[in-house]
Amino acid sequence: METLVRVTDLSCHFGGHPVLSGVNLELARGQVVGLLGPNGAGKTTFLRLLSGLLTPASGHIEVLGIDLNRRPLAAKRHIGYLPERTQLYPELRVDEYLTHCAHLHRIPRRAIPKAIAAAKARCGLSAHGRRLIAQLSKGYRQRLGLAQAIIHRPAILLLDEPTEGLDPFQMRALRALIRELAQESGVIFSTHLLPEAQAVCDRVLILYEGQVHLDTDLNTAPPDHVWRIRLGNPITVMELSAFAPVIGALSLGPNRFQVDLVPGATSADLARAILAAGLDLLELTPARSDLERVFFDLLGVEDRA
Ligand SMILES: Nc1ncnc2c1ncn2[C@@H]1O[C@H](COP(=O)(O)OP(=O)(O)OP(=O)(O)O)[C@@H](O)[C@H]1O
Repeated sequence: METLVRVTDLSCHFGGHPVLSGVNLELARGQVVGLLGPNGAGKTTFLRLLSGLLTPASGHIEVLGIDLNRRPLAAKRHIGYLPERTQLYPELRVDEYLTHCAHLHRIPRRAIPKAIAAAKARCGLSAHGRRLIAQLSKGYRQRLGLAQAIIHRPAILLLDEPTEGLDPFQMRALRALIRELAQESGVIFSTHLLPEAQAVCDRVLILYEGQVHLDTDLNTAPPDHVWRIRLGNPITVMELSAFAPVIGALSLGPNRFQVDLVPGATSADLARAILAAGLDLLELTPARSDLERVFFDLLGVEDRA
């Protein structure tokens, strides 16, 4: 698969305070990568670095093999960016604004009407070209933000919380559009919504305090030999690892473990071994079946609200 973006050991700080450190990422054509993380994790900063709006303290970003730092104009030509708060001009009409954006992207004058029509069609704005931006609802403003991001048909789309504030119907439509756009490009988008990431992404990166805590491929079936358990009584990792069906165990918090089983062993074997040892088995679930669980495990939060 063609690599569209390659990020190597990226770090950034504001006033000496580290905001991102040692971030690596490869984005392939056809891929949707979700950036998840709590408020302040560094998602927007990462997208701003990728868009060339910010310069990293160290590390490299390559866009289609072009060094973003050394040749920003050539690299940015391939990037479409929807910021968290799109700067729209309320006094302009939709077509006027998109014409302005087309000029900024240096689309040849003769190709502009076709580019605008195509971007509007994709974003469900075909009937709204004459409307004043000031009169657009939030959902339609978001569509317009997306239209400006795709008007020059970029290979890479960076979307900062694109579904924030949309109603469920608009959210669903936008998610479908993101998947459609990814057929010919690569998409990185940030979200707070774990189910959204699960629904739309091929891959998810969880950022926490400026570092990647998980980089997982959602298209890979979860292994059936790794399980998560929660017990009603204390036990050490060593004691758990000595159970017959268990190869290894990892502590995830008080009385919570990730357990690797020997080949051929099943979750029923594990449950029997736990009960035979006189322990209470409160939970037994396949590992990585639930992104939300991983997310909260990483953040050290025990139970979902
Ligand atoms: N221009 C700036 N100057 C100083 N600090 C900044 C600046 N921009 C962001 N920060 C800080 O960097 C950290 C990461 O912010 P960022 O906006 O990237 O997080 P985020 O994951 O996008 O958060 P949210 O989900 O709330 O949008 C925060 O501590 C924030 O206060």
